[in-house]
Amino acid sequence: MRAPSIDITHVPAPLRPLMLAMARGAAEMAGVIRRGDRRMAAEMGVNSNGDGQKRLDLDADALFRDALRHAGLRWYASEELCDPVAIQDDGDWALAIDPLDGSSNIDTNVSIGTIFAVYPAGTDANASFLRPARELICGGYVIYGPRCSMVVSFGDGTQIYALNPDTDCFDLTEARLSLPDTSFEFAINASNYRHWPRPVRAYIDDCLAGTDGPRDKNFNMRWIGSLVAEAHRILMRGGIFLYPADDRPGYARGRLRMLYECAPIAFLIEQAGGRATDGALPILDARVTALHGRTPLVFGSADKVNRVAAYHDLPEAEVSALFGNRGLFRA
Ligand SMILES: O=P(O)(O)OC[C@H]1O[C@](O)(COP(=O)(O)O)[C@@H](O)[C@@H]1O
Ligand SMILES: [Mg+2]
Ligand SMILES: [Mg+2]
Repeated sequence: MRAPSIDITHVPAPLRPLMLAMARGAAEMAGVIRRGDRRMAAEMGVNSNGDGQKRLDLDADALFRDALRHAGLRWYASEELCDPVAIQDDGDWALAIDPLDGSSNIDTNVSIGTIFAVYPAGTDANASFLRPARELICGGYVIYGPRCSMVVSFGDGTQIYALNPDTDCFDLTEARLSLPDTSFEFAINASNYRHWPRPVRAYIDDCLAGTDGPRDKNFNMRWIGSLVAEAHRILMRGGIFLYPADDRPGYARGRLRMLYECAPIAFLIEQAGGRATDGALPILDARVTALHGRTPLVFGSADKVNRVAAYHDLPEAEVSALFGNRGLFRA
């Protein structure tokens, strides 16, 4: 079999070495996951975010760092590493990566993934990463599901590639994806309901009320626990995802990290015609002041994300009043 590769026809020339290296790493990861060694889910310690690390989190980080050694990277920043790592002194790019997204699903054979964002390298690591998210030039993820796919954008639409098991090449299957707005599915970890801010509770209450409530239609709920899998479902058939801030200790800015989770997903969603906000403001207009900084995340079909923002725009007293007058929000 040939070395793993990707169809580079739609990849901007300066980013081709990087994308070929990402494709090699992703194909190798797909093989590791397919082989399914039970030790993949072994607990290994805690990362700088305080999240538990599984063996596959660490192996994925080492695998991608190695695959990207000669790909023109100046800086490599990973969820699993406290600080960015210098790779090539003359590299042009800074890459932020969540090497393994959905760690809690490793042992359940549910889809997991890799998420990444590329910025032009700045004068140092901070200048490279702590900047407005909209300055990224490439955002993408790999989903290790029943099919292995890579979804990527270079700022001119969202593309999908599928890993061909016969050639080990990521073939282009969709050059310009358009996010449908027909779904009535929402995704949120409802076990945290009592901790959510009022606007989020009001939005979900109205979805749950279905045809008996102000929305006057029934909704369906999905929660996989892998951000890549939720993003992929929403890109394929629409809907909305919410991971809000909540009042649990450590969740004042939600759970998901800006650089290597929220920004690349927001980029892919916007490039497919959807919207991504922190509940109110676009994710891509924000910047974090620390490498592992978090942000609340709401993304999906534009009309649904706009509706969440409308709930956030209301003063607290008016959100409360809505509980008695939901007709205001009838679609
Ligand atoms: O367990 P919770 O609070 O529902 O959080 C689930 C979220 O956490 C994550 O697993 C965080 O990502 P990691 O697995 O990379 O830490 C997301 O994929 C997922 O959306
Ligand atoms: Mg993650
Ligand atoms: Mg991770």
